[in-house]
Amino acid sequence: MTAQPPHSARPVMLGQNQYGKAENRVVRIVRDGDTHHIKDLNVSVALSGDMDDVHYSGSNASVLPTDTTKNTVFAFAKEHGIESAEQFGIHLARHFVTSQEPIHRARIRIEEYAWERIDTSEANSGFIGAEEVRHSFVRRGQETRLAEITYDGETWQIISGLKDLVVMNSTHSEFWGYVKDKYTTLPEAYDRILATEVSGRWRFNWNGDDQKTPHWEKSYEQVKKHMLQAFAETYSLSLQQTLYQMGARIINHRTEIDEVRFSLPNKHHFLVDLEPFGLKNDNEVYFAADRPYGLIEATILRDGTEPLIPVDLTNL
Ligand SMILES: O=c1[nH]c(=O)c2[nH]c(=O)[nH]c2[nH]1
Repeated sequence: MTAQPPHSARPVMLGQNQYGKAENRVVRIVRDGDTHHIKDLNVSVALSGDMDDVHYSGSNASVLPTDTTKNTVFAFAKEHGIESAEQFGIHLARHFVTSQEPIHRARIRIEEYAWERIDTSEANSGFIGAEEVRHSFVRRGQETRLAEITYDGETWQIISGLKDLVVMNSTHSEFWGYVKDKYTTLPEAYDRILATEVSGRWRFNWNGDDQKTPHWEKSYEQVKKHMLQAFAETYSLSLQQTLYQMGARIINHRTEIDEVRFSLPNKHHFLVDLEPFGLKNDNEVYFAADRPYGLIEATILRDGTEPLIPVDLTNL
């Protein structure tokens, strides 16, 4: 039970607390003969439960060391393999909550860096009879994949996502008809560049039923595909409208997902005035400004569901 603070006269109470080892960089290689497969994760463990004593009195009797949580990540990579970030996080969260009585909740955050095989096939290498190499990889730079798994012994919450996915439409974007007050100088745009760096999260409606576990890898690829297709195919009257289409398309096509949240910086591209040089700029030369940027954020929900993804994605 909760020990009293040593000086209980003091009007001080411990609030929310959690602990664990952050940013365990684990690389798991599966060697299938000469063909190797790589999973490269950054795994952060946060545990909470009956941890009053360690804060109030310094008793470590309920504390599973953060060092042990680190070791568990690496041991599980060996013992269970890493089928997907989500599956790996589920194994870890279940382990901490079910094996340690004082631990009531585990939150596992994972970033995944994707690697792709360097193409050394005969066709690509240009060498007749070249022996194909199956153990060389180049890091895929498009995006970082994210997963957050939370388990309290009863309820699972699985949120997947991505960040740093930079996309651009070089036309089919307009912005006009907005409110104008005495500070408004923005010219209306009927053909502009629309570019953003997608940070997105999506929440699964999975309730822990093993029979209904989504195929995490396939789901991720499909969600990414739908968000990119919606970005490409929407004739945009604002980034807000594009964002909504991206989320709606995911909800409409992926029954395993109930909620999507996006944070989309509007990466402004301003036409450069070339008149001083006697040149006409016919929508060809832009200044890519890095700041300030418009920041457009919204949640898109399946009808009848509750929003549970935190509003501020930097906290996730
Ligand atoms: O797509 C946009 N949405 C805005 O709300 C906005 N505001 C602005 O200055 N430019 C843009 N573009």
